[in-house]
Amino acid sequence: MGHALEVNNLTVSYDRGPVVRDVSFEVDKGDLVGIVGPNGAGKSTMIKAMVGAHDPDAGRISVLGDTGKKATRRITYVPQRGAVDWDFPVTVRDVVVQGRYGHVGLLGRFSKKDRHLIDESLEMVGITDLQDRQIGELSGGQQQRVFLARALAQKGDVYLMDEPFVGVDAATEKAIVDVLRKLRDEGRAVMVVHHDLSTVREYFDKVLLMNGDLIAFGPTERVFSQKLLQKTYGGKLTVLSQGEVAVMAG
Ligand SMILES: Nc1ncnc2c1ncn2[C@@H]1O[C@H](COP(=O)(O)OP(=O)(O)OP(=O)(O)O)[C@@H](O)[C@H]1O
Repeated sequence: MGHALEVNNLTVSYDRGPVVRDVSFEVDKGDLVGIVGPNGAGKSTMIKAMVGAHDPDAGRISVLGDTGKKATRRITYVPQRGAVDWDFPVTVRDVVVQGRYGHVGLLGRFSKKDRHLIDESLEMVGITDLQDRQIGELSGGQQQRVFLARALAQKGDVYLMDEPFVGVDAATEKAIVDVLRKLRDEGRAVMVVHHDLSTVREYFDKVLLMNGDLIAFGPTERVFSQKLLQKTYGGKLTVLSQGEVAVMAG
């Protein structure tokens, strides 16, 4: 059946040339992977190509042996919160329900199982009480939880999340980590764009370092090293203490 996700020789460009260059890697079921690299490294672009939102110049993506649109459909994409129009007039529950659309039967009706999954997903991220609210009336952290509930309800084989931890408080951050671990423990393949280097070791089993090119991919303890981070971030990296690292401006 193949790997959960296989990316082969992926190159993606905008007008000014390639921003993702010849990237290849394989992710297996139960992998929780952090995608790490500087601003402009092509992380979002790579994800967009993987979910069919931007055509690559070259390369192949397969999910459990499927390629093309069939592969894309098996991927659950959680975009950056800022990339979405939150003024759209829908309720929290509506958004989570959308996660089940791909699963509705021939008559277009939700089964008891679907409704149960929707309830369970809302509960898991602690927004049951908010389910009838308009999404535009939520705080940033609450909006991020709505995305996660929808992703949970969707039950995809592969999850790609673009910076889910941006602008959330400690409680929401913990809720997100719990969701990531639940998905991993259910045997799904999860990749997360992540900027906070101080939590990479704690959150991710594997790390993909990129800066246009793929710098390294593999188990966190091997890949999340000062040497490879230096290669990824160039001179902008400073080691603080005991392997703790920070990226300095400029
Ligand atoms: N729609 C676009 N048209 C042209 N160039 C783009 C477009 N989107 C992104 N780029 C360029 O492609 C490069 C990669 O951008 P991308 O958003 O993929 O990086 P990223 O690693 O996700 O960055 P960040 O960490 O800042 O979110 C950047 O140089 C960016 O300016």
